Parts: sequence; C-alpha cells; structure tokens
Amino acid sequence: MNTTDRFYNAACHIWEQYYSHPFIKGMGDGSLEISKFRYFMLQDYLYLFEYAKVFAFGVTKAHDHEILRIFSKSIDDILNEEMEIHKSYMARIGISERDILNVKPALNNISYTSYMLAESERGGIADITAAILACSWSYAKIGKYLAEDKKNTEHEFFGQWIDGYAGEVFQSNNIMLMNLMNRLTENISEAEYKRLETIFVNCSKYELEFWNMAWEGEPDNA
Ligand SMILES: Cc1ncc(CN)c(N)n1
Repeated sequence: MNTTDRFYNAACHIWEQYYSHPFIKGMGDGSLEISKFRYFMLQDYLYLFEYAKVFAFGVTKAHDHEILRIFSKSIDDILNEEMEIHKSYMARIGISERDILNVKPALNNISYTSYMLAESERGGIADITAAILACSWSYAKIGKYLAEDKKNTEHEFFGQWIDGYAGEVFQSNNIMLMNLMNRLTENISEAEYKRLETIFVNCSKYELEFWNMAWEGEPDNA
C-alpha cells in the first residue's frame, strides 16, 4: 500500500466527518448563512498566507530542482489562484481591504498554522509535504464531493467556491502533491512513516476544527 493510501486509512474516521459537517452541507444545499461564510472567508484568507509560508520552507529545503519548482509553483497558485476565490467573494459580500486588515486570526487558525510551520521548520521535505497534504487533499475531496450534484455548482452564491476546489487547477495540484508524498516515502523506515502519519492525522484534526470554528463563529470572549 502506498503512503497516501495508508494516510487515508489512518485519518478516514476524521475525514468522514467533513462530508456531514453542517458548514459543508450548508454550502452544498445553499442553506449556509452568509455571515458564517463571511467569517470563514476572512479567517481562511489569513490562513492562506501562513500556509504559503509552509511551502516556502519547502523551497529552502528542496534537494532537487523539480521539488523546488513544485513548492514555488504552489506558492504562486495559493497567492494568485486560490486567493482569487476569496477576493471575488470579498467583493461580492462587500468586505474591504480595511476589513481584512482589522481581522485577527482566531486561536484555532493560529494553532493550525503554527503547527504546520513548526513541523516544517523542524523536519525535511517529507514532513513539509505531510503537513500540507491534509489541507490540499481534503479540500480537493470536499470540492469534488459537493460538485457531484450539479445543482450545487450551479448555486448562484456557493457554486463558485465549489467550482474553484473541484476545478482542474486545484485538483491537478493536489495530485502532484500526493505523487510527491508517495515518491518521497518509497524507501523510508516504519518509524519515519509513523512520524509523517502523525503529522497528517494532526493536520486532518485541525481541518475539522477549522470547519467547527467556521460554523460556530467568533466566541463571545474573543
Ligand atoms: C483551512 C483550510 N484548509 C485547506 C485549504 C485549501 N487550501 C484552505 N483554503 N483552508
């Protein structure tokens, strides 16, 4: 069994909760309150800047040109492709540049990105890829899952989000990262594999917490 199949088996009890999550179901059937989506978009926008820095660790630690290209292309795609989804929604919802500057990252958001960055600083290319993969792969799967029902993608508001993550650019970048993960781990020991699996499972848990945070919104004591 390859590494990504093993990762999936280790995290599927968490991933199954994504599909039935009220926030994700709400985007699918169009019932999600825009105020919840607004909060998610702003937090996710901040998240993406930190996530891009995880790839930047990959750039500095890359030991061959192909890996260097994969990580640097990913940074460009996050900042200039994925963030276009956010910018477009911000324009639609009426979120200004000033609103964005006033947003503080929520504790969950800080914890997740700090964890990814810490593992990336400590580890090598395989650790960095394991830290990135739950993020990339889970959104690719959620986008595809929601896009299975054509009327979800046709929804006049949430359709754009679903299309963005179900679309060719995001899907093919994710496959590139999955292939990289498998290639990097072809000859590793079981102990090394377990270290990477822990990172992947922890990031999968952080993903679930991020959806919970988006659903529950800002706590009263924030
Ligand atoms: C929290 C989170 N996780 C994953 C993704 C997909 N890059 C995202 N935009 N935000």
